[in-house]
Amino acid sequence: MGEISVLGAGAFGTALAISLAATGRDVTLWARDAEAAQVMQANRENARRLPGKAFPTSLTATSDLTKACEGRVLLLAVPMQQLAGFCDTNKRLIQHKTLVSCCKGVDLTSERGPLAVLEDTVPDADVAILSGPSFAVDIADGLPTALTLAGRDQATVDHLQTLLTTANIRLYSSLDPLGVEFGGALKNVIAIACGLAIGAGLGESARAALMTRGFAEMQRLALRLGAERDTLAGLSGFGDLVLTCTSEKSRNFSHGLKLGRGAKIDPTVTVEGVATAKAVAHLSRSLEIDMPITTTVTQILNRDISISEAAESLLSRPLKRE
Ligand SMILES: NC(=O)c1ccc[n+]([C@@H]2O[C@H](COP(=O)([O-])OP(=O)(O)OC[C@H]3O[C@@H](n4cnc5c(N)ncnc54)[C@H](O)[C@@H]3O)[C@@H](O)[C@H]2O)c1
Ligand SMILES: O=P(O)(O)OC[C@H](O)CO
Repeated sequence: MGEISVLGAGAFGTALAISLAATGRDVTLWARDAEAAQVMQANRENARRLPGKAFPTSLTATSDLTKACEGRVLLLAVPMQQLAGFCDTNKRLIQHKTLVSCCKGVDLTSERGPLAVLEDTVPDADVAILSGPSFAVDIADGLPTALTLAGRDQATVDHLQTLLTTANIRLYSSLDPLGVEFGGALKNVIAIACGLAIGAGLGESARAALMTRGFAEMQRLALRLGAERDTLAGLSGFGDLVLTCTSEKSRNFSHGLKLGRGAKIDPTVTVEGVATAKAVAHLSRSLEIDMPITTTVTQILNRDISISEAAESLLSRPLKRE
């Protein structure tokens, strides 16, 4: 087994493993389902999550978590709401390792981001976060992007920045993991709002207004929690907001779009913004931070109000300075 393992063989974990292994590094991709791992290893693709994207020769798929955790650097690519449970259950195997969260969301139970979840559940690990504009399918196709690698410790961040850079992923480093994780989490909620607006026929101008005012509320919360303003304006905040709010490749945007059109929702698709909207709406209430778009998205998701009622309520708020 090589130095790098990716735990979680969904779309993103698989795409990262492909990009990393394409550089010639030995990379292990762990899937919890033994049969799925065997089929992936034999067929050299993840037909369920990333069909047609061939595995480089140095990529090994396995369901043996003990073996996968022999690597020193473990990238965690499970859905956000599974992260705490996964780390807690497998603490013995992942402690003392370098853990890099690839999740974008806020944990419903603790109302905290992935880095804090890792620090709480595996206090003996070195932790970092990878986030920014990146559709799994683009990464697996070798298309270029730039992401942010953030941690608290300069040496860890420097090491990971070099180790995880690939031919198509340019990594920028940051010592503001809180800003990075909250940018990545909050943009998903705004993407649902944009999908709702486009799906309900409210138009492109409404989307631009939601993105801009959404960005304002992302900043309000993140800065209050201690993030730096520049981080929110960077790849993991503004950069990912733009990508996610403007592409039907985004599951968050598409979720809103479907709801806006009254179309059927596939409950098996990972849509991080749904749980994150709930967690953030609650968090913003307790911190008394004004987040009208996030609150409205939660009300629509809970079916408390319709999209037209939501638009009316957002438009009729007291007038204020930008
Ligand atoms: N797909 C993307 O383009 C993309 C890009 C950047 C970041 N992300 C982030 O990566 C994270 C994962 O997303 P994804 O797209 O890979 O989702 P996905 O739905 O494609 O895959 C999730 C994977 O996690 C596995 N899983 C679920 N619960 C688990 C558990 N308890 N233990 C072990 N494995 C478990 C599932 O079997 C599945 O293989 C999310 O937080 C997402 O926001 C995704
Ligand atoms: O498909 P989404 O909406 O989870 O978005 C994927 C990535 O976060 C985009 O950077």
